[in-house]
Amino acid sequence: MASPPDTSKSIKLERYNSYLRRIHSTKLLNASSKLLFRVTLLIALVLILFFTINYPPLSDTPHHVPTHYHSFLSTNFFTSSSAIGGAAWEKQVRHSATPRRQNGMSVLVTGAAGFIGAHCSLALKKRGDGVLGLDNFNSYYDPSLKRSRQDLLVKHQIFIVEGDLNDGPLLTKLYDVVTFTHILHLAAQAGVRYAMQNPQSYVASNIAGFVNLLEVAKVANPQPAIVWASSSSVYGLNTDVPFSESHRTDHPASLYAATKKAGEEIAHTYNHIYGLSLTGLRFFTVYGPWGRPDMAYYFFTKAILQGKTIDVYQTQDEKEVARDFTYIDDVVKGCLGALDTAEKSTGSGGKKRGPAQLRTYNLGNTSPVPVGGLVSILESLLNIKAKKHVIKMPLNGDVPFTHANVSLAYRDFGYKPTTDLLTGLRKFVKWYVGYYEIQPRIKKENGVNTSNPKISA
Ligand SMILES: O=C(O)[C@H]1O[C@H](OP(=O)(O)OP(=O)(O)OC[C@H]2O[C@@H](n3ccc(=O)[nH]c3=O)[C@H](O)[C@@H]2O)[C@H](O)[C@@H](O)[C@@H]1O
Repeated sequence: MASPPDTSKSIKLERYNSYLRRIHSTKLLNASSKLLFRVTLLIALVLILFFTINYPPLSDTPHHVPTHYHSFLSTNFFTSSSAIGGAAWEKQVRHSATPRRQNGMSVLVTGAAGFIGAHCSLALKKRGDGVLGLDNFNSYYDPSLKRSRQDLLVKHQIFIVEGDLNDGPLLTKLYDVVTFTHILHLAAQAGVRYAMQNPQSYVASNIAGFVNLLEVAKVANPQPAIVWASSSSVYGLNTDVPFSESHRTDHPASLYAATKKAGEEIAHTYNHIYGLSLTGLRFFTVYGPWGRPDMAYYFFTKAILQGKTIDVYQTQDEKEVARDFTYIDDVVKGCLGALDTAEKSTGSGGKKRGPAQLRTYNLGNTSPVPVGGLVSILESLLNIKAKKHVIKMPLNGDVPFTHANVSLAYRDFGYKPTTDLLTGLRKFVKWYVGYYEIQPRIKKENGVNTSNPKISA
């Protein structure tokens, strides 16, 4: 009989093989679960990144503007330090916007760190109205000047929210915190000639930004009354003088003028459909202390002090170019007059409930001065002869002259400009030399001294 096979060896081998299989499968399991874990982690990270970029929380990001607007905004735009939406922020917003007089207004001033915006904010605050500023502090001109204006406003308890008109959620947030009775909308891309260099910035601010503001205002309950900055440039190549509100405004000479004209048409639409009370103010070359460095009176002053040549424009037929230069204090009175006589909007819940006020006014000085005259006044105030380069006006959007008829503004809110160009420029030069700490050869008899002057709003 054959001896039975020795199974003990094969059993051992089988056990060993099964042990190896178990180890192998455990390893496999470990490896695959690690892989699964890593993939899950990666997906989670990608998802977090995606949602952070596309849906940033309002409280953490003060400036979540649609990406297609980013190219129009300044680098400063992203450097605000205060977290928007927090309790401390809301307290500041409320405090700034609360009126201190009976039946006072609560006004949202856009462009509050700008020239006219800063002056109007101070004037409103001084008489007891509540003011909240909004400004994106862009770098169209030296932002440090805007910061200095902001410092001045802060001293008068006016808070400026750093944000852009195109930031819908931010505007909505402001409305959640404050019931504004009025908006004084002065934020804009200004300047006639710059429109040839950066046309998109005009569309972004003056058209898209304005529409965004109106979209938020139309659904507010109650809707605010809105007073906003149009421009004398809408008269374009108009030859009827003085310019009256009933004159043609359909032949603008610059894209800037075209966007302001578009603003007037847009205002008509929101008044017609939603019952928003809207008043457009056509400003005529506003100048004065804390002014805009991109404007001729300002950069002429700088150039004359530095002994640099200035270009003085003439028309193509060698006539003088003239402007109805308007002093800031007069314009501030006009803005406040327009706010005071603005009727309430009639809509609610985004629907019109009755006809609402729609107005347009010239705010000018009514006495045009040739650019040569402006230069002569500056020469005499600075006691320096300007190096003039008289050239034909380039085709850059400029118009040959402006001249306002202001009888409508006088009739409706007593607007009456009282500052002539010499008086206004004297105040400007006094401020300029103080602000930039310049010691020019200024004649004492011109009444200009180098002490640091205060804003005169
Ligand atoms: O009235 C208005 O609506 C407009 O007024 C100004 O525009 P503008 O009148 O052209 O003011 P400046 O740029 O300061 O020019 C004043 C005058 O100086 C002339 N100029 C300008 C620049 C220059 O190098 N040389 C020169 O002679 C211009 O042709 C103009 O007649 C503002 O810049 C606009 O934002 C505003 O909307």
